[in-house]
Amino acid sequence: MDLYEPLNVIGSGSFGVIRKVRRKSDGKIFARKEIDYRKMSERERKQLVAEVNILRELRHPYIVRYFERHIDRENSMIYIIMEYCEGGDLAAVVRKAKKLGKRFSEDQIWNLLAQLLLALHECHHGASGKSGPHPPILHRDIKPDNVFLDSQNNAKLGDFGLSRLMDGSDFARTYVGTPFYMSPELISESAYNAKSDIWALGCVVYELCTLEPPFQGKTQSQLAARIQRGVIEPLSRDYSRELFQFMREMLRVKHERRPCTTILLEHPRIRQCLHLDQ
Ligand SMILES: CNC(=O)c1c(C)[nH]c(/C=C2\C(=O)Nc3ccc(Cl)cc32)c1C
Repeated sequence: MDLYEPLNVIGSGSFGVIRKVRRKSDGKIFARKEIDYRKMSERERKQLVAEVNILRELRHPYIVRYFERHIDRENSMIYIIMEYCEGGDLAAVVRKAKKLGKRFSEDQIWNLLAQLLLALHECHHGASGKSGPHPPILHRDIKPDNVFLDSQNNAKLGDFGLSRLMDGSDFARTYVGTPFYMSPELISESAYNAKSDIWALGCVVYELCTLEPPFQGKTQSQLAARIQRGVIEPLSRDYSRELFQFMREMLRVKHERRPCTTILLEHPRIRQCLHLDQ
């Protein structure tokens, strides 16, 4: 463990705090998730093992990179070394924009959306896993708090603490994510599926446009009712009809009618952001 010099705590993730650390051999900066597994239930320990096994598989420019883990049995700590994202989390950027009365530009939103769709495509249809193709991975907790930004403001999907490997061993049934981004199928207690991640990403896009989640309520049942109705306010004239329509598709109440990442990645504006047609 003394390979890294601990610096300041920068945030909290599933199961533990996130600390900025410096690798002593070359001075490179990383983020280290620090978990005291004494406090964890058996189920949580299994979920943590699942998270690390999923993270190890994923190699993608728009997914927070996992490097290594250390177990400090003497202190019952697990340390997960990951990519440092200098721009922090998107939830903090949204809060700051709101405070300053600033808005994301349409181009910024399309770029973040394109990058996160590619990241989600890798999870759902992964071909470039570390050891080749991997079973579909559902993130299950996509929200601005779990999207990070690097020094060039590229999006990095992170914190797979609630994710599930869809290898048939444990079909994702329970939902433990953030209610704002909960999809209609989860409210009606159907199984979580890849389209539920699409719904959550659609909610993130709406929040980038308005700085508020699309569905809110004074009570859980009011929030649930609004999600199941799926009615969203039109965007301000700052944003194009094209962006609104694209987001509307991601927020279709019936998950069977919601497009998958493959379809969404065919959109000309998305392809332009990813320089796919040059
Ligand atoms: C105030 N904190 C920050 O600005 C901040 C910074 C500079 N980085 C982060 C977070 C992460 C970071 O930099 N790398 C990460 C890898 C995994 C997870 Cl779950 C989180 C991170 C945060 C929350």
